[in-house]
Amino acid sequence: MSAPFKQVTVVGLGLLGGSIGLAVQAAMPGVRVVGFDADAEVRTKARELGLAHEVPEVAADAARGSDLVVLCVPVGAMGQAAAALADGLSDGVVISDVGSSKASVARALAEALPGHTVIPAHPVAGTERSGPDAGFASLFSNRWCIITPPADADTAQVAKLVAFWEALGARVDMMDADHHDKVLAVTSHLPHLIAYTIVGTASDLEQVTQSEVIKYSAGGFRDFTRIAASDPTMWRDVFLSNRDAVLEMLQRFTEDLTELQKAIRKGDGDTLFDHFERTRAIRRGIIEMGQDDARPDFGRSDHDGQQ
Ligand SMILES: NC(=O)C1=CN([C@@H]2O[C@H](COP(=O)(O)OP(=O)(O)OC[C@H]3O[C@@H](n4cnc5c(N)ncnc54)[C@H](O)[C@@H]3O)[C@@H](O)[C@H]2O)C=CC1
Ligand SMILES: O=C(O)C(=O)Cc1ccc(O)cc1
Repeated sequence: MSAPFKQVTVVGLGLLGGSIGLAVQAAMPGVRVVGFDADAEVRTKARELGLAHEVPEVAADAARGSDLVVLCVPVGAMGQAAAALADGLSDGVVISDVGSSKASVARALAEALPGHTVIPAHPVAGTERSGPDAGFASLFSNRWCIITPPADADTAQVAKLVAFWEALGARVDMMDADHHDKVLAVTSHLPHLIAYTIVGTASDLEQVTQSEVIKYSAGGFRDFTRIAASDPTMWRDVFLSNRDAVLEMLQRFTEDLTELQKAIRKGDGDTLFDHFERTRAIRRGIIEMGQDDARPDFGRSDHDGQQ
């Protein structure tokens, strides 16, 4: 099958952009990859690492001749990054992105590039690492990519974007942006907020010295520290851009936490047991569906990334 796009521009050459650059080169050898990053040091590193065939110095030059542009910058920078490409964009180019929230990004891209085809997407695949060294070609393999086409999207262009993500190994789902933002608020954004909170709480406790936090972090806390090491700029932008959905889910979470708090206080073991049994079944269901962790060093050996 021929590749859905001939030339792909990737803007933002960190974990996501670098991984797309490597994955396209691995999966679609005839496709040219052009990269750009606002940070000159990242551009230099990206050239050294071969994240793209070419990394021009000017954003608009990176867009010239491409039939797909994928924006891989923090969600708060999407509009600005897109506007910088305007002078170089070809007619008929598809503008997409990988942002972790979708409704506000869709609005920012449509505003920055009026008259262009914008089809937002979110590969639900990543790690706590960031920057050009963090990328690896197998990041999207067997992971979901959620595409959120606007209601009036050209179905042929949407089909090409689906084929693009499938060629990178992803499984594609489609939904509207608001639904995406609600689902991801509970499955991704809230867990990150909880991790950021608990790691901060532990280190703030006077009696828990820094060394005790490190020494006893082999348990569940260690998993939270991995998530809480995620990029501060990226996550600040996610919470600000998906504010309403995150606040709604946070409200529900707080109510459920209060229920468990009450059960502990009252010595209500049945409530605790029933809850934990239900959550264990959820974890087992995830593993049965083959959706356990695809990050490097988590059960995979066919990757070239590092933790
Ligand atoms: N980190 C993760 O696990 C995942 C992240 N995402 C989304 O992917 C996007 C990128 O995240 P990462 O790759 O993790 O971030 P990153 O921090 O590794 O890379 C972002 C890059 O964008 C560049 N950049 C910032 N503003 C720019 C601009 N105006 N023009 C050009 N380049 C600019 C930065 O210099 C940086 O190199 C974010 O929107 C994030 O929400 C989506 C799925 C997973
Ligand atoms: O590293 C992890 O556990 C993640 O959850 C990665 C991740 C971060 C942000 C996304 O939008 C999607 C995936």
